[in-house]
Amino acid sequence: EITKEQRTLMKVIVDAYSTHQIPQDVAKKLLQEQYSADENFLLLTEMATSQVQVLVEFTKNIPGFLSLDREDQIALLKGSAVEAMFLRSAQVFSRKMPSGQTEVLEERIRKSGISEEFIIPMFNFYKSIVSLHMVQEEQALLTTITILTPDRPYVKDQQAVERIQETMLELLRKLCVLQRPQEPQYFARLLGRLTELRTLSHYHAEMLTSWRTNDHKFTPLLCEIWDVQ
Ligand SMILES: CC(C)c1onc(-c2c(Cl)cccc2Cl)c1COc1ccc(-c2ccc3c(C(=O)O)csc3c2)cc1
Repeated sequence: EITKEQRTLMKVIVDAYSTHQIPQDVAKKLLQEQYSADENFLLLTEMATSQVQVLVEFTKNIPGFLSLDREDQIALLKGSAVEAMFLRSAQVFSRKMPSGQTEVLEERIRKSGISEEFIIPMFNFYKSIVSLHMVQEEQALLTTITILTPDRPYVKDQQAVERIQETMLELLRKLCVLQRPQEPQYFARLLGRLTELRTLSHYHAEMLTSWRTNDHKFTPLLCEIWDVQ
């Protein structure tokens, strides 16, 4: 019951998702550098910067995205970057990396100057994503749906965004039914994660403020996407 064009759409999105990844030499740094709060912060900043570049390339491959109003494209990227990065970094925890990247990433996030009040919901979210055992198609579509959220700040033509998002939601719904016939609620559970992402996105704004209060510097790309400095 997945149509031919839906199959093509799925392939385009999954190919883009698996093509655009953080380069191995950047990811490997997680294992190499020392452990201090400052060193961890620097590494995570490098990861986030690389991840944003990867995210922009992935987004350009979402069918229909480049036909949106240019300013709306920017508004969608700025509004969804943190949420997309939560989803992407969650995969590292799902994959149980052979090289022990998972433990190292968790350690560095826990010791990078983020206050406990944000660490708790953050790792609860990671646990909830890992427990879903999403397949690649679901991860790619969930990230796409997050990026195509119409009600981000400053989006002018929300209708146009809604139309593309609806196509992706319908495809994900069908995939969930096919993938998990014995779990009719699975699609709803995936969408429930998007609600949790919004909350984390608000926490994240406060994380940024507290890092900046402690005079932590971000890269130009992160300053631009997060409207800081
Ligand atoms: C500026 C910085 C301090 C920051 O501010 N908020 C957050 C931040 C945090 Cl701390 C949590 C969640 C979201 C954000 Cl933006 C961050 C760090 O953001 C990260 C973004 C992305 C990765 C990330 C993704 C994929 C992969 C892969 C892979 O795919 O093979 C291998 S290693 C790796 C690493 C880590 C950290």
